[in-house]
Amino acid sequence: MEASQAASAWSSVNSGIVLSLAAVLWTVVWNSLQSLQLHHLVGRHLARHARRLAAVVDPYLTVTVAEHDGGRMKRSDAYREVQAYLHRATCDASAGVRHLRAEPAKNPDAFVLSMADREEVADVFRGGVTVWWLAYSTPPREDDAGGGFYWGGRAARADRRFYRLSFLERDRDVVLGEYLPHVRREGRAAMVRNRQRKLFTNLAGDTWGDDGGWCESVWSHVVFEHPKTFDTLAMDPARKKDIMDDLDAFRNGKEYYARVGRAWKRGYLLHGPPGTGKSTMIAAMANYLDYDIYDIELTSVRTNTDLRKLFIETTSKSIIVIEDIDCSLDLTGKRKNKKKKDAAAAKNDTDGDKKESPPSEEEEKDKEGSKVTLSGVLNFIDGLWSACGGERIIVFTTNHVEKLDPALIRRGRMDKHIEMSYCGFEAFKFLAKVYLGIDAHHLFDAVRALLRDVDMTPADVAENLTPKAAGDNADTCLAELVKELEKAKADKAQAKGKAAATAAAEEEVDGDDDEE
Ligand SMILES: Nc1ncnc2c1ncn2[C@@H]1O[C@H](COP(=O)(O)OP(=O)(O)OP(=O)(O)O)[C@@H](O)[C@H]1O
Ligand SMILES: [Mg+2]
Repeated sequence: MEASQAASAWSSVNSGIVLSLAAVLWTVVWNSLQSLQLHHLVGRHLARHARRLAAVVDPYLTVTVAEHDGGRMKRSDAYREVQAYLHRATCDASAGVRHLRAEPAKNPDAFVLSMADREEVADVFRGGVTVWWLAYSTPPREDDAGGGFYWGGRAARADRRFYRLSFLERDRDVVLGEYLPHVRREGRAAMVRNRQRKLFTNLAGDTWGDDGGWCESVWSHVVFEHPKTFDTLAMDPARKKDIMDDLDAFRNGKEYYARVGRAWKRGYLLHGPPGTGKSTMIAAMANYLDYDIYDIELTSVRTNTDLRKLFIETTSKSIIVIEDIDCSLDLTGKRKNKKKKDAAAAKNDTDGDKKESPPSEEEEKDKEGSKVTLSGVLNFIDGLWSACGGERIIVFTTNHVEKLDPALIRRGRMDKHIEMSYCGFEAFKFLAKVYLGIDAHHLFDAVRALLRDVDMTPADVAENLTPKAAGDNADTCLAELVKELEKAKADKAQAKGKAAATAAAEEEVDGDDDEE
């Protein structure tokens, strides 16, 4: 044992001496060639053989995977996949990783662990091919800091992170041809296993990625946990099935969209009065498809470019939502901030005769930044950029479909228009089944007749069908609903009578004026 250690120490000293001698010799030869003006010729010749030379001295090849490849527009999928792939090896005691990065995980008590910088882990593929992964980072380049391109900002100022894969020259074909695709496949599978559905909003922030990585994003998110599914959404069953079939066709339509040469995306326009279940429908869609939701608050988006940026940072398998599109976008091309305006109007009302206060700094800033235009939104939906990524659903909701510009909602942009209406008899029957567990009752006919005359939202019907006291059952709940509907019908008749009386009175006054 000792003899072999001594021999290996001696051989490393020897090779050190040989390398130093070679370096000195090389300098002497190179200087002589330069003085004879022959260095260009020899240099070209040497460059051709440099690779082979390197393989003799250092028989390793490397592949580097950068966190942001190309521009800084998007985190590289390959990097995230490698990170997810290496997660198990990193936590394995036998891998010998001594420095780990700990980041918050799904489970509030746990951490997601990954390799710290300069840590290396070995991996064996097919029992014979050994490779080594090294994690490292470099400071941001100076030209990044100014924000180059429009991406700029904090993402550009963050360290540039990499994984470097090293392997023996003789394993080149296996590593490049089989191992690397295997890493990506396994990494993707790990990401899907760990995936939590998310609800994103366009408030810029630093956020933890699926893989536990710290990513800087124009979106911030919370875990999406909405209980509404199509099973509990009250709607005419035939219409519901139609929507579910449409979603299925979209989800399975990758080849179809490629064949007909269209981007793999679909637009839905949900319109109808308040409280008829538009937002609820979006939650049901996301639960059904198992997609993330990106909820865009258009009034906080400053420019068309920012809108595009938001779009690029969305991932596939997602639903991008713009609620109340008619309120967020002035169709002449300017935006207005409905909520702020409402609040301001309410304030003015309560202030009564107080003088109007000068606009606040925030309002001024908002005015300056109000540059999202209709054409920006149209581009967002079906411009060239909208095709990147694929498998996205875009949903607009509105209470006033008639106010929307036809260009915005034409087929191809909003492919499917879904009207969410007041509760009809079919939706009522569905609610009765879900809430009371009944398919028929002698009061059903009365409800059917009343629902024809009265507009009641599914939310209100559901509220009436909910048992509230210990003795409540199907009879009492339905009786309660009938009572409410009759009351609503009487109120409606009274309002109509009043309106007719006012109109008649006005006509009479007009008539008197004419006579005079
Ligand atoms: N069809 C329905 N089935 C079951 N519950 C419903 C249905 N429609 C509405 N609700 C319930 O009514 C409430 C309001 O619904 P929701 O927020 O989806 O309405 P909306 O159409 O988005 O209204 P708005 O136009 O004001 O945004 C929710 O709590 C939801 O659970
Ligand atoms: Mg809503």
